Amino acid sequence: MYRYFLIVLFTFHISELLFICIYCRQELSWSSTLCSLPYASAMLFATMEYWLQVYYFGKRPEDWKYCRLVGMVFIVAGECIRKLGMFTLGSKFSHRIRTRDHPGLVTRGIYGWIRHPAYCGWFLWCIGTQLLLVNPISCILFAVLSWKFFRDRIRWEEETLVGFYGVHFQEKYRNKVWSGIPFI
Ligand SMILES: C[S@@+](CC[C@H](N)C(=O)[O-])C[C@H]1O[C@@H](n2cnc3c(N)ncnc32)[C@H](O)[C@@H]1O
Repeated sequence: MYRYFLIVLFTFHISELLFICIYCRQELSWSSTLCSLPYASAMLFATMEYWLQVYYFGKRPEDWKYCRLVGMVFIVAGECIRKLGMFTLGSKFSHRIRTRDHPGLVTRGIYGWIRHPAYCGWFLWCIGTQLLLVNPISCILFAVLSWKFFRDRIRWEEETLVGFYGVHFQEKYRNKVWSGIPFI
């Protein structure tokens, strides 16, 4: 099972890097891999939880078929939603929150349904990886911590968008379109 987790992790990070290389080359940096220290620590914790359960509690991941299946559905759905958002923004996409020279607000395609598809997709993907590993503690921790992370990030990002687009962003977009993450 852990092998599938590694494949999922590798696919996600390589595809993020490739996207930046192709669409936003000027943005390319180490952060394009999305491998920050807190994130790497969370993945290390999840790995430890998985192997501790296998070695010390005799967990057999093959007994948790439905949990793994739901995990895979979350992972695939999350990747599709995130990448659809990224491709819709194209060269306007950035892993950073732009505070000046904003390239223009996009409200078409998936952005007409969800305000933050890239965050929504990543949120689903994070939870999916822990369901795939059948990791109860990490699943709860990932859900709570990533929810808090995206709540703060969305607040900050939308403050900057209000600064750029004012009433147009607030009334014509934010008030009408769902953020993509529950209770935000
Ligand atoms: C990591 S991307 C995330 C985009 C969006 N929050 C999402 O989840 O799909 C962050 C950059 O996208 C920009 N951005 C966010 N929403 C946008 C939109 N509707 N149109 C154009 N740029 C947007 C932000 O200004 C920021 O520089």
